[in-house]
Amino acid sequence: MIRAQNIFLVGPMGAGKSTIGRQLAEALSYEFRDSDQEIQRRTGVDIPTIFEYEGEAGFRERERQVIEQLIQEERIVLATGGGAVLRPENRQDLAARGVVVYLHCSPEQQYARTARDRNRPLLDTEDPMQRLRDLMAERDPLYRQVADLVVSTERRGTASVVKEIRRRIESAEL
Ligand SMILES: Nc1ncnc2c1ncn2[C@@H]1O[C@H](COP(=O)(O)OP(=O)(O)O)[C@@H](O)[C@H]1O
Ligand SMILES: O=C(O)C1=C[C@@H](OP(=O)(O)O)[C@@H](O)[C@H](O)C1
Ligand SMILES: [Mg+2]
Repeated sequence: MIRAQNIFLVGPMGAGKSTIGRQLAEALSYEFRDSDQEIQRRTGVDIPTIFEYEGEAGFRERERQVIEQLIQEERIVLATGGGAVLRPENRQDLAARGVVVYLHCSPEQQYARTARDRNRPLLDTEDPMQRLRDLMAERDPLYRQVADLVVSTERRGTASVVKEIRRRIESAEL
């Protein structure tokens, strides 16, 4: 029961974690947190700038610190960044402190949702579609390892996803 006091969203870029997280928090009257937003708030710069100056390693360190602090809160919906599960400490903390929901969709769907957006430095490459496939191959096992629930966001509206998450959390009494 204690674990259900927090809901943590994991999954790849463009799965809808930030969008659905906000709506789910609103529906449950929980606070909404987004690790990327928190990193931007603390540093005063955007994610591409952090990657530019500190590299991915520097970003992962900041992400770890933010997640370590945010998981201490209660009654929050937290949208993590797509690579948060790479760190074993993050996986451990997320699993211990809340219900983890893996928002899943195909690389094609991810691409359709992120192609116009310049805010994801890992997709700033010659072949972003191949990058999305490679990242999915590497991370899908990690998302599944940490998740209590897997929910598809493929070709469906956010309201329907929010409804499914609520129903499944309530019915499973997680
Ligand atoms: N279920 C959905 N259907 C259509 N568009 C979506 C859906 N979920 C998210 N989006 C759109 O896709 C983009 C990426 O969503 P976002 O919430 O930032 O994903 P994430 O945080 O997982 O990277 C946004 O423009 C958002 O409006
Ligand atoms: O997949 C990743 O490694 C990343 C995903 C992004 O968050 P979203 O998953 O919210 O797009 C953001 O944390 C950063 O650009 C790195
Ligand atoms: Mg996001």
